[in-house]
Amino acid sequence: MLEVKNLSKQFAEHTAVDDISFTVNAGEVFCLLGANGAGKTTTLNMLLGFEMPSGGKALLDGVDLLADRELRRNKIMYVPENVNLYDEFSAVENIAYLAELSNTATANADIHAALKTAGLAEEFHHRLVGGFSKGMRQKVAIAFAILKQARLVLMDEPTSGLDPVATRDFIAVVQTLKAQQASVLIVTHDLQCAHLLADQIAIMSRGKIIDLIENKGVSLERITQRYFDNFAA
Ligand SMILES: Nc1ncnc2c1ncn2[C@@H]1O[C@H](COP(=O)(O)OP(=O)(O)OP(=O)(O)O)[C@@H](O)[C@H]1O
Repeated sequence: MLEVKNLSKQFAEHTAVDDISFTVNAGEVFCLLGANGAGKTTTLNMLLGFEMPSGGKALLDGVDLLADRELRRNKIMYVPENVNLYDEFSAVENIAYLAELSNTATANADIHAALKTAGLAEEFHHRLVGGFSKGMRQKVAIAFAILKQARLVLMDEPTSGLDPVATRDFIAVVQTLKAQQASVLIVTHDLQCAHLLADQIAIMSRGKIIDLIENKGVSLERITQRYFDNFAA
């Protein structure tokens, strides 16, 4: 479970993130939406340890995430908008290397199983990832999250530029992460994806969470309307 409590980030005079609090339970997906510059990436960056918060805290399963580098390295998986892999390595080799870096014990059979669970067809397991599409790279990253049993998976714009089939595959694989009891935090502009995946949808503006939608039986039309209502002139 991820608990974010009164998290803030100040850049000189500018407040990028302004006292936000939310909880992502184990096995839940939390989508963070908002206009450009709202503070979404800064929030992710603080959880990843890339930016020091000006205030507040974040706990992963009760442990202070911001103070614990090992915890971040071992228990968080970050899936950026464009997943960086070693192009001259195969999918299996990339995961073996990532596993080595984070002290995750792995057998080859486990890597294949994780790639399969993440939806990467077996014929691609030994191909060099240099020729992989965005969706395929994402599957490699998610396979690693599955393998290392990440407790928190952070994703930035995972569906931008994905075709409808790749989007469908992505949605299916996030269900696997949920089943594994990870907390999944997705920064996105994709309302449809948020509607399909999220347990909670937060709308951010000027550093604050200005609306929080419990996504149970709410229609996409209603969510879309609520999003626009928050930005009405
Ligand atoms: N390193 C930095 N130094 C100064 N200001 C910054 C820095 N990083 C972000 N900001 C500012 O903080 C605010 C929030 O930026 P952030 O990138 O978190 O927004 P965002 O919601 O992710 O936007 P987008 O949807 O465009 O990615 C913006 O006004 C941005 O200019």
